[in-house]
Amino acid sequence: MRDEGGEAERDAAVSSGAGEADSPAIELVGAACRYGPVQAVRPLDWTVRRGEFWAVLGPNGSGKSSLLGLVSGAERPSAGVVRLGGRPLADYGRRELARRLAVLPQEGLPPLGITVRDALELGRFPYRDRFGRERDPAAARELLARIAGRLELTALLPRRLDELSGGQRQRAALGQVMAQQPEILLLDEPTSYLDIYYQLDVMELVREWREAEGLTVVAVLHDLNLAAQYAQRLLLLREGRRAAEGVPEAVLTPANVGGIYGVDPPIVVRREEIGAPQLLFRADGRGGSTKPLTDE
Ligand SMILES: Nc1ncnc2c1ncn2[C@@H]1O[C@H](COP(=O)(O)OP(=O)(O)OP(=O)(O)O)[C@@H](O)[C@H]1O
Repeated sequence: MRDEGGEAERDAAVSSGAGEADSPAIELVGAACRYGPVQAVRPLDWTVRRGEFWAVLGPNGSGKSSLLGLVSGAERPSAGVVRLGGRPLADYGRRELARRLAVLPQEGLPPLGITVRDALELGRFPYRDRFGRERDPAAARELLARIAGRLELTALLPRRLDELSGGQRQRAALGQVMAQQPEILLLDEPTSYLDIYYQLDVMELVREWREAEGLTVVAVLHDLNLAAQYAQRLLLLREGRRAAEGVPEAVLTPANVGGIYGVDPPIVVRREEIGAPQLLFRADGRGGSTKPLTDE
C-alpha cells in the first residue's frame, strides 16, 4: 500500500497533540452538505462524545447518508467544519483517517473472488508500510484469528466472498472493519439486507465491541425500534435539519414520529425485557398527505 507523503510526520504531530483525549470523537460546527442546488444537510452543530452509540434517523431523503458522508470525509462540507478528536477532518491523511474511523457499508463486502482471510487482511492496510509489512506480524495474525473466532468466521476464512450469503458477507465486512481497529465506526443502514437473525447479530456484535473497547458508533437506521434498542442517543433529521435529538424516550414520541414521517402517531410501548421504547404502527396509518410539524 502506498504511503502518503508526510503522513508519518502528521501522525507524530497528532499523537503529541494536547487536549485530544478531552475532545469529542466527532464534532460538527455549522457543517453543511450541498449537491449543486440541493441542500442535503443544512448547517448543523452536533457533538458525539467518545464511546457513545448514536443512531441517525429520518425519512427518505432527509440527509442521513449525506451526514454520514460529512463525518467519513466522503463529502466535503459546503460550509462549516467537521472535527474528529478535536482536529479538522480535512487535516487527516488517508491512512491516519482509516486508523481513526471505519465505515461498514449497507451491503457488506462486494461478492469478489477473494477469500474471507484476504478481506480481513485488507482491513490492516492503515498499519502496513509501503511494502505491505506489519510492524508486528505475529500480533496482527493473533488479532485476525481472534476476530475470526469472535465473529464465527474461522471456518469461512478460506472461502471466497462470492460463495457466501449476504449475511455472511456482512459478517466478513464487520471482521474487516474490526481488523482496522478504528476508534469510530460508522454504519450505513447495516441491517437493511439482513433477516432478523443477522440484524440482531450485527447490532449485538457492534454493541459488544463498543462495550469492550470504548468504540464510538454512529449508525444510520430506518428501523426505529432497532435504533431505540441499541442506540443511547438519537438524531432525527427532517429535510436536512435536526428535528429532534436526545435519548430514545425523548425523541421517539408519537408526535415526533407521526409528524416527521407523516404517519398516524404510533403507539409507544415499554416492556421491561426490551429496556427501550418500542413503536407500534397502525395499518394504513399514513396520516393523510400532510406532515404537521413545521421545520423549526
Ligand atoms: N450525489 C448526489 N447528488 C445530488 N443529490 C444528492 C446526492 N446524494 C443525495 N442527494 C440528495 O440529497 C438529499 C439527501 O439525500 P441522502 O441520501 O443524504 O438522504 P437519506 O436520508 O440518506 O435518504 P434515504 O433514507 O433514502 O437513504 C436528497 O434530496 C437526495 O436526493
